[in-house]
Amino acid sequence: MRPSAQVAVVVPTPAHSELHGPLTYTHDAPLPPGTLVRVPLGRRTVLGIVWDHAPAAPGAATLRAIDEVWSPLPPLDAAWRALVAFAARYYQRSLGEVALAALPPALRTLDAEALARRLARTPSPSGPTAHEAPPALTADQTQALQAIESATRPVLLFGATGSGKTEVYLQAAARTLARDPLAQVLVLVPEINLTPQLLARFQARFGASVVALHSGLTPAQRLRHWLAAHMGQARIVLGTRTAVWASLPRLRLIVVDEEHDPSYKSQEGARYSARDLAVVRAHHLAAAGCRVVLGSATPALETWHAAEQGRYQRIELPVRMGGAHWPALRLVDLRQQPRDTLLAPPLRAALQARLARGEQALLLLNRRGYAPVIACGDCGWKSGCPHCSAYLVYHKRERALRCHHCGHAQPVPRACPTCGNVDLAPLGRGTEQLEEHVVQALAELRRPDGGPVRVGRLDADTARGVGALEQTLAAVHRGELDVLVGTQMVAKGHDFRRITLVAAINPDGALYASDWRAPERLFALLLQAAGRAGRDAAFTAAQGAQPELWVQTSQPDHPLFAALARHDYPGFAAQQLQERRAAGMPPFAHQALLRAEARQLEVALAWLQHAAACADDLPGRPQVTLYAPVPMTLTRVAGVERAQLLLESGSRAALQALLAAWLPHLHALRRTPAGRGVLRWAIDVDPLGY
Ligand SMILES: Nc1ncnc2c1ncn2[C@@H]1O[C@H](COP(=O)(O)OP(=O)(O)OP(=O)(O)O)[C@@H](O)[C@H]1O
Ligand SMILES: [Zn+2]
Repeated sequence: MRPSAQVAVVVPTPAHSELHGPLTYTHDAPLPPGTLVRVPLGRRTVLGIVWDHAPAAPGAATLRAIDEVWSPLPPLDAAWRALVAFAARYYQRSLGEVALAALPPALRTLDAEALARRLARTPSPSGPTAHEAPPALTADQTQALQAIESATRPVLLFGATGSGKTEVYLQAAARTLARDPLAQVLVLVPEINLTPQLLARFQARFGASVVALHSGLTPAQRLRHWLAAHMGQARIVLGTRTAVWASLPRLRLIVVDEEHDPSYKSQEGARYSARDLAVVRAHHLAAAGCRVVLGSATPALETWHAAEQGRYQRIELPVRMGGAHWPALRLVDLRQQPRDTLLAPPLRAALQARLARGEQALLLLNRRGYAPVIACGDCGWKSGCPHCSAYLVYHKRERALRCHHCGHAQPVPRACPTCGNVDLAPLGRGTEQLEEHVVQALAELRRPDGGPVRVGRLDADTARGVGALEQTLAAVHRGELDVLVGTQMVAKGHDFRRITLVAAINPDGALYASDWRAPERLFALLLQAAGRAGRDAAFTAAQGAQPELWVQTSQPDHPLFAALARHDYPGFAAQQLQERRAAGMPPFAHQALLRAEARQLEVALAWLQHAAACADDLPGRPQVTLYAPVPMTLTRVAGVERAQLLLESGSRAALQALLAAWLPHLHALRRTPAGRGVLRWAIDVDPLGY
């Protein structure tokens, strides 16, 4: 028999198989770590990655041989493997799950021949084919750029909305590429579809050396772009959360734009934070001179705190481009208005005045649909979802009730299902209703050219059709819409030029929410929304208009609004951090959740109780607080009951030690009678909401 080498291979292991490390296979020669291979696993053949160390194998006779080696493809490098290994460890998942999920799905379906064909088709390495000349930077921007170039720590670029952060990213990228003919840059953004402008700006500046990586691509496009990055042909990768996993053998700069955005945190699988992994990735590459820039006008409090402590270096861009004014805050006290007011008279008047002058307005209401629930006035029946502990939302145009959690849809009943009353009434307001109301309220109004006011809506419902989102955004840019109504989608990163009024119709829900991050989120949302107003200083000045942010609220005395009026993020952050410190909340404590799902709530809760008991003697336990298991706020989704247990510690190391030691116990517990009926469980490290 031919002498053969033993090779450690990471294969896609299901989340709970307990197979944590690589498996051992044989091959006629050792293979470099990072090589992609196809190997037998059970009765299937799967894609695997050769890993660093050969594990001690049992009798070699039982080992199976590698089927196929993808030798034309360069191995995934040590830095990529280090990132994957870190994430698996930190987020308490198996290496195989994280590693294989980090590759483009289409790769898994290829064989060596198909791969060779693809590689033959990829173009040769391209330099940045520069087109658009960059503008001269302002003094602040120049300083920011220099600070990034000489940074030895992660940089927080704290810049007001419209202060020219993107231009700093562009020029930092240009310098990085110019310095090293092979260097690569990774730019992460929360949602690419919402900000097509950003991709366009990078493409205008860097041409074909830019590729996008996000879930909106077809599997084939995604594979092509991934290969371009891996082969070094793509010099700039612009992508969403998942792009943090891109293989970039010569990565020298990472930019995380709008770093506070919750969409950087994955809510499934490894539940990783792409923002945090970007920092880790740059840290691993520090010796090669890789830098990381986190940019925001409203940084996450974790990030702000890190900058206060000096772990991150803070750079400021305090003024808006072209001397644009910060919008003035106008509060409407909803307690002085009739119930269910959509547009209070002063807001309506301000809106009309602006539209009559040819300006644009943005109306924010963070709830899609016509009304969040319909109800019977006689017996009190409400449109509950049959599968979830949530209400069915009334969608008027579709004449349907829809659950926004499980997707259940049904026609609107003609009469109350319990008492037969035919007068069912919508309760509360959604964007569809706001749009209808605004159209009616402005029906008589004329724009300067004599035409009627045009109202558009942007939310997950109107964005569903192919290209619908882009069309609506383009219509606002071209001035073909005067009022844009929508959910938080309207507040993100758009560089609208003629908007001078932004209004939050009723953001109070966030202030009553049980989530202690709610004030942080609301402040960010309102400040970002306000940032869409008055971006074109010349236009605003010519109009003689001061941009305005209107907020209708029942709590006008909330300190959040005082800080907002001063456009004072640092003041707001200081106040929030003081509260968090007093309460021992993140970032002054570290958290993890253990979640369990079952058909019966008691089963999930009891399992969590058992889980807590088996953590008793584990390392780190004395420094970690385990709270009592509780139902999740939204307890039932799609017929499944969900519960969770919160772990908290002042020491990240203690929490990590406990979680790592706990994991095997949890796997074992699943197989005991206590685990019967548990459908799923998962650990969420650094959870964002619960
Ligand atoms: N140095 C410069 N000279 C001229 N124009 C500039 C310069 N820097 C930026 N701009 C322009 O100013 C506007 C705002 O800049 P940019 O989009 O970079 O800001 P931002 O801070 O990224 O905004 P936001 O956070 O709101 O997305 C853009 O239209 C941009 O083209
Ligand atoms: Zn439902």
